[in-house]
Amino acid sequence: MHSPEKIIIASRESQLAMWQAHFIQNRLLELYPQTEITILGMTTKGDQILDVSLSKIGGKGLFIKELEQALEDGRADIAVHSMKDVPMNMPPGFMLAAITEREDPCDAFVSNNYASLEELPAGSIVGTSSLRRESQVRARFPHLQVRPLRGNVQTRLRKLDEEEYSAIILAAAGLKRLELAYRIRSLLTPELSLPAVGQGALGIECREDRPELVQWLAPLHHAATAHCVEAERAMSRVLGGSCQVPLGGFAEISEDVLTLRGFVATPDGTKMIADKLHGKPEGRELIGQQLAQNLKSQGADEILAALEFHHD
Ligand SMILES: NCc1[nH]cc(CCC(=O)O)c1CC(=O)O
Repeated sequence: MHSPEKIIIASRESQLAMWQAHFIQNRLLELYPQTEITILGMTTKGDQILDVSLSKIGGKGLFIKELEQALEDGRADIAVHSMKDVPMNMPPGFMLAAITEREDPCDAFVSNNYASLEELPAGSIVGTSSLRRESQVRARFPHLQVRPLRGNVQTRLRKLDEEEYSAIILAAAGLKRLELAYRIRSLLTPELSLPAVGQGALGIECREDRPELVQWLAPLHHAATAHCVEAERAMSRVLGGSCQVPLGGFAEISEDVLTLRGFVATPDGTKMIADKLHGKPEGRELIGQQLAQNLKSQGADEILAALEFHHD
């Protein structure tokens, strides 16, 4: 197989997205030193509307539609995404060509005055606009307040430093990639804050009619990560996963056994259904679907129905 002449990578323009695009660019340059590889930076709707909570403006698809338009038009060949931001169902004509090895999947506790959630005095304000993080904080630390916090990673840190919040919760992966790991006071274990489906992994998207790209990207694909993320996404798909639903999912593989954990909660954290399931990685889709069914029969179906009802 001859190496590609040119690859154009579409990326959002936030620093984290650009870091991720450059990371993939460098990996591809190592593999294909003769290839011209460029990055096309784009501002998406999700980046422009910063004052409204994500769950109210239509969620994940918003950050990737413009990038898909560039793939459609042939202005770019591939798009690099955080898997966390990729909708559970790919739009027709598009596919994930590769999923890269997972960076730290955990949520991180960031504060200038406290070392952990446990240390925060009653009434402290915790910043996050993720329903998943909010519901878990409210369920486990009902004496704390949760207030919305949007913007890119740097904006959120600035808002913390301006003392609007006692602490904020961010993905460890984003902080590490931006060399901001020194801001992490503690990592939240999956028991304390189960990560978002796909958190820490990157996905490389292309058009379905470009199979040559899948072959070129194959060395960047990390099978174990992909198997875990596929189990998480299968669960989320059955639960109607989107930013509107407070849910988390996290899979790990150890000694050829895949363990998937998941939860669904009410936004106020008063009801939380959590469970786990394990099996062979080959059965990942079924493990995901089965865990979703188990959560539903334990009461997640009622939570989901109530969320649907309130949704306009
Ligand atoms: N919601 C934005 C977003 N999308 C991916 C990451 C972190 C990187 C990753 O999960 O790979 C973040 C920032 C955050 O949640 O703190």
